[in-house]
Amino acid sequence: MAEKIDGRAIARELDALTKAEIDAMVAAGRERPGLTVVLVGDDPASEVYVTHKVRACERVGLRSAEHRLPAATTQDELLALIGRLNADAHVHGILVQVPLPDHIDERAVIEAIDPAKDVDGFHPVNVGRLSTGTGGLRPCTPLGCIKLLQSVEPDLAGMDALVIGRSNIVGKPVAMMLTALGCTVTIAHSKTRDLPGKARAADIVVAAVGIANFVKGDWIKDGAIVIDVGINRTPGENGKDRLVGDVAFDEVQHARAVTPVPGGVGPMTIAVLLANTVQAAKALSA
Ligand SMILES: Nc1nc2c(c(=O)[nH]1)N[C@@H](CN(C=O)c1ccc(C(=O)N[C@@H](CCC(=O)O)C(=O)O)cc1)CN2
Repeated sequence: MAEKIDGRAIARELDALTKAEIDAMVAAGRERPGLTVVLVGDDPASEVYVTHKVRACERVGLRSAEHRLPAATTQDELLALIGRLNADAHVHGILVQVPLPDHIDERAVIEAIDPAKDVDGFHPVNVGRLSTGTGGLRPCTPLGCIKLLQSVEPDLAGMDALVIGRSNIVGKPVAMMLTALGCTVTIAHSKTRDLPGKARAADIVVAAVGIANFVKGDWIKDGAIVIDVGINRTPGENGKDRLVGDVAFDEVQHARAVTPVPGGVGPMTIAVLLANTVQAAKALSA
């Protein structure tokens, strides 16, 4: 049986460290770090994630503020809000939940956020810092994946890693992080030639392709570590949606370790966001 990597437990451990840092900052007379979350529109999943983020702030002692804007919000109105948040010294982290409605240019919005407050790590300045290994804020889901991998194997140097998915928010950054840790990394996607063969050669497989049960059991070599970033909603037996990952979980029990969905990467995304907000607050007040 593969080890089931418990993302909820590892997220709780990170939250405890984050809370201790916040408590120490406040005890030293510093301002309590604050995160502002912006949601545009009424995507049901995004609403749930934003609610979870605000509750998580409360749990660790971060200040939080929410801006829930109607779907008809214009790009100029959103950019004006970001300008105000950038200028507000009491706001240490700014997060704009994606996806945004189609009439808003996501890139323009991300680029408008002060890189020092970009706790999502999506701004090109932070992407550049990640690629050169020179500080900055790291994107939450990719860093969460790395922390889960290191909970199984602290030293990843020399391992062959396959990242399936080439998105700016998961695939590319996780590949850069693995490279920085000494892995030999292949970035693949759903149309990569001989994907099963490439996966079978990998010590680490990170699946972030967004297709339910895409990675099959015979793609995974004995003893590999498998990180499943997929969150796919499929109709369940009781009429309710069921969450399914990108990996056929039951088929990969010959792996050394695998993340479940739910309860794997998802909770780490929020825990890293909280840690990033503390990092941003410290850097802004340094
Ligand atoms: N601005 C951002 N937008 C989005 C991000 C992001 O990192 N920044 N990531 C995703 C959504 N996301 C956070 O925003 C997110 C997704 C999933 C989870 C999570 O805890 N999932 C649970 C299951 C929850 C459920 O029942 O739906 C799990 O996997 O156990 C947290 C955060 C896109 N947008």
